[in-house]
Amino acid sequence: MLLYRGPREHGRPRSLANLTCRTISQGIALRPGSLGEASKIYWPSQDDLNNPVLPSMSPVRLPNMLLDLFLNFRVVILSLCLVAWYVARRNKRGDCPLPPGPKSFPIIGNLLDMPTRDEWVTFGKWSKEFASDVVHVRIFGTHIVILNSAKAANELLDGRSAIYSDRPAMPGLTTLINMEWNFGLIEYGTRWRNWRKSFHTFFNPQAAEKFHPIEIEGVHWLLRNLLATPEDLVHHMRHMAGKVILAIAYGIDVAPRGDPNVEVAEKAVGAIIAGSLRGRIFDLFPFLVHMPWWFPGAGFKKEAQSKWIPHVNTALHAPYETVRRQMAAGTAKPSVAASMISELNAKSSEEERFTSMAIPATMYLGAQDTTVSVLHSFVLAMVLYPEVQRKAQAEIDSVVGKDRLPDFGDQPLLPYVTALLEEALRWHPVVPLAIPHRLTQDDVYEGWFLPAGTLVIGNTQEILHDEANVGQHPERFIPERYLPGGGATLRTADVAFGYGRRICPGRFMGRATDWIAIASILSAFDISPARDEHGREIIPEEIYQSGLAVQPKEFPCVIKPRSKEAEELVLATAQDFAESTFS
Ligand code: HEM
Repeated sequence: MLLYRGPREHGRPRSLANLTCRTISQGIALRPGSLGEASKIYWPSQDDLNNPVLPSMSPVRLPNMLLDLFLNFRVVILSLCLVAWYVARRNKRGDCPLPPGPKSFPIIGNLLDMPTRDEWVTFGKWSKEFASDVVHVRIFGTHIVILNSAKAANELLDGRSAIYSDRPAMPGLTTLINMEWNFGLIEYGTRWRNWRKSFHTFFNPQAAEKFHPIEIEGVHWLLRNLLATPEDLVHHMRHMAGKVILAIAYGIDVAPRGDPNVEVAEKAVGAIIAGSLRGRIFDLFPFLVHMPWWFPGAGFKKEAQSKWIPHVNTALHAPYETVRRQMAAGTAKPSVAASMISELNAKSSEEERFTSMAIPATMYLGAQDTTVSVLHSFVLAMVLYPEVQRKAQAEIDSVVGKDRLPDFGDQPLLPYVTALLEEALRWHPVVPLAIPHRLTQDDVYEGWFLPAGTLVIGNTQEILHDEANVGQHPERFIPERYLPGGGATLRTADVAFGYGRRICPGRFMGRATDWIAIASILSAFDISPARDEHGREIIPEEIYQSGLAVQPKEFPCVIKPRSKEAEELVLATAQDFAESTFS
């Protein structure tokens, strides 16, 4: 507390705040220059105190008296507020305990219990062990609640989304890797609302239909590449996803191999993965962000500065600047970036300019890994479940025939193929443990207390592998579960794309691209297990690795055209779409 060191009024020192406010409230004007320069203490002279400038019976007297009263009683008022807050919180909480979970240690909480991989499996086990669909852990004072049932996720993340839509601060990603422009990570507030609205204008179900020609062109490009070098499956899928989203976001045509724009995106995704995995320590100990890189634990800062931030910055700026240059030269193709830039004018605010840069960048980093993850799981399922492949091909042959490739308009007539996509999204969900939502107010669920600030995570894998939701044998790839009477009561789309107000806004586009790719690949190619040197089939294991989205570990397989006609159909696609754009 700062003390008044001037003349003692009534023989006792006063706190500075008290004195200053009281002086003003009594109508005393302090003279300029009466500040104690060195100590920055307001230091009124005796003259100031003796010569009030305002008359003491001025019209401001009543409010001043109230202010005076307030200041004199502020300790009491503060205490009352604290009591009121405690009572309100107590009322909300009642006698509700925190949800069950493993026993925690002082300070570190459950740090040592946390699994280092496949967290969703451990969380699912805890749910059974504690006989509760919501499980609680605490790490260094941060409460984390995992929702292991569709009911809990639906009731809290969807039903009470007004208070369950914030994101935790992720300094490892946002500050260190410089990802504050990614609206998937930012806090729930005005900026998020504006960005989400902006995103929605391009990606709502109707608007997203405009992208189908670009998606079909990308998929046909994938088919031609699979014909040429099927062993590069993963590379081709990644390149296809990059090609589609770069065309949509920036109107950029990518080169078949080694395109610099795709490389920029790949490196930025690498940076995000590094930030979310290796940067976790900064989420646990945010103070490390402010420590020098040589401080124990802060070493990643140096790498982030020299390696990751440049990639992320290039991904944000380079394609955007390309579009601006093309617009100035009149050569820009229609794209999300071009459309947003054309709406800017001399009066546009900094925020509006930043938005036009952030939205396309967010979409092209959000789309790539997710689209590929689904396709990669689909190929793995086709190797492991040949009878599913045959059934889907029979459906395509009967509806589409053999003299053309499927397009998105065929979807209503191909329910088995659509069910197959649903199953690919379910079997190994792209994001098995949803991105954490942050609770902004105390809440109670089924008698469990959830304090404000809790990180709430939907265990998507557990929910999509619960027999009550998806029918028997959830570990098997059975598209029939999504056909009428097939046993699934929960639609994949309700869970696999996340929850509530934060649900994936790119889901219509992502789903369409994956559907077109699955139907087209099945129409033109057979996928089968590779064989070893003795001619025996190599049956791949279902091993997944973490990234932004989980991916199957690469496995060998054979992808070859179903017939000579199929091969010719694929080759002929090169002429179909010389210029695919949307407007
Ligand atoms: C099959 C493909 C996809 C899957 C499975 C998927 C899944 C998800 C999931 C699980 C979330 C987290 C939702 C939550 O917090 O509850 C999410 C968020 C997001 N996704 Fe996707 N996604 C896919 C494709 C896409 C595409 C193509 C784009 C862009 C065009 C995209 C852009 C985003 C964005 C911007 C967010 C953050 C939303 C926010 O925080 O408000 N996603 N996605």
